[in-house]
Amino acid sequence: MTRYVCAPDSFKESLTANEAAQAMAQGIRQADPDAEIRMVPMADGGEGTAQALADATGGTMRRTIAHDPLGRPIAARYAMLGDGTTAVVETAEASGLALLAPDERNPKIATSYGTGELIRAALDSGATTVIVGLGGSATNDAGAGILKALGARLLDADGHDLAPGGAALAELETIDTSGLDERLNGVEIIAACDVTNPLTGPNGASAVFGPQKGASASDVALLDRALTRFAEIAGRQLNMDVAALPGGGAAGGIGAALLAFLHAEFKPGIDLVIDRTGLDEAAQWADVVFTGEGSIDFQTKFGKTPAGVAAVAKRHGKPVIAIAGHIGDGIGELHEIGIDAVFGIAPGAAGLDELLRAAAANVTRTAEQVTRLLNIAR
Ligand SMILES: O=C(O)[C@H](O)CO
Repeated sequence: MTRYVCAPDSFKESLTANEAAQAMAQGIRQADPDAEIRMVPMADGGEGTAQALADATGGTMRRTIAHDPLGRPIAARYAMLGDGTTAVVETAEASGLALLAPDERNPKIATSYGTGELIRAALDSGATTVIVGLGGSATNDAGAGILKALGARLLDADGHDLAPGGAALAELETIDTSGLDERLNGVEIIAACDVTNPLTGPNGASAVFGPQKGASASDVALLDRALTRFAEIAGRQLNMDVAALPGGGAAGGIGAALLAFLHAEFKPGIDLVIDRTGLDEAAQWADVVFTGEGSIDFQTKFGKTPAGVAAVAKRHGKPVIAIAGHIGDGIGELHEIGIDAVFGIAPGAAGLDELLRAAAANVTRTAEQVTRLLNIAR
């Protein structure tokens, strides 16, 4: 009897990680009815992390009203994990780029307030650990919106509250944390990070991620100056070098606010998910490990889910097969990091809509064919 682990990430816009794992498992069973299969839905800290961790731990997704980057009310979700004390909030959920139409993107005014509201909702639910998945944000406000939603005040020289958004931070004079939610003192905050960029400078949040959020070259310069001001004021108050914190530039500087004011612990997202899903134990048990993601290319090796899954599987000497919605350039480089073979699911030339609609069936068919091949080789 062969043991399989199915540990994919979500396939963006078509399958959650759990649905992708189910589709893989179904294909494996069609080729090997006696297969023993464990499903370990995965994520790398970015979008889908809350859902994947909820699925993996028997937790639930909860819904609340929060505000999007432009201050409009939206229904937003966070996860309460199976332990009943750990919540997972994603910055993409209420402060994400995907919430804005292309012509609405404006990091000078976009606020991370909604992510702070989700953290507050997690505290209201009794969470004592809050994992914040950083990435995919529309904001460049150094987490000022989050701090405000949690009770802090960001004031100008006249003692007036700053307007929302990154640009207003140029006027920052004081960060008044006296009203910060007291429950935060007893809560562990973990920042699941997708990048290690600092808050400011040529590798900082504004220069590297500002343009994708709609910042022009002059906006980038203005935003970098504004975040430098935030780092000066926060650094003076807290007696630390806020500008240089690795990961401080994640999610438009939300990383810096979490590290400096909420004493967050930083973890690469994929490592955090591996820890919480029991992947290591499952990989040790398995004979073959399947992973996958909507799109796989050479960049997958930089901390994306299939790379993390392969690293764990290889610690136990297990073969790793990746299934992808789309295969980009340079997948040869993935063999060096332990992904033994990569298979695309597209059955032939088809429009993106059609491929997204048929993703589950295509994953199942591909997993079945791969398993048939494994059966021959065995
Ligand atoms: O949200 C962002 O700014 C990028 O994903 C980097 O964290």
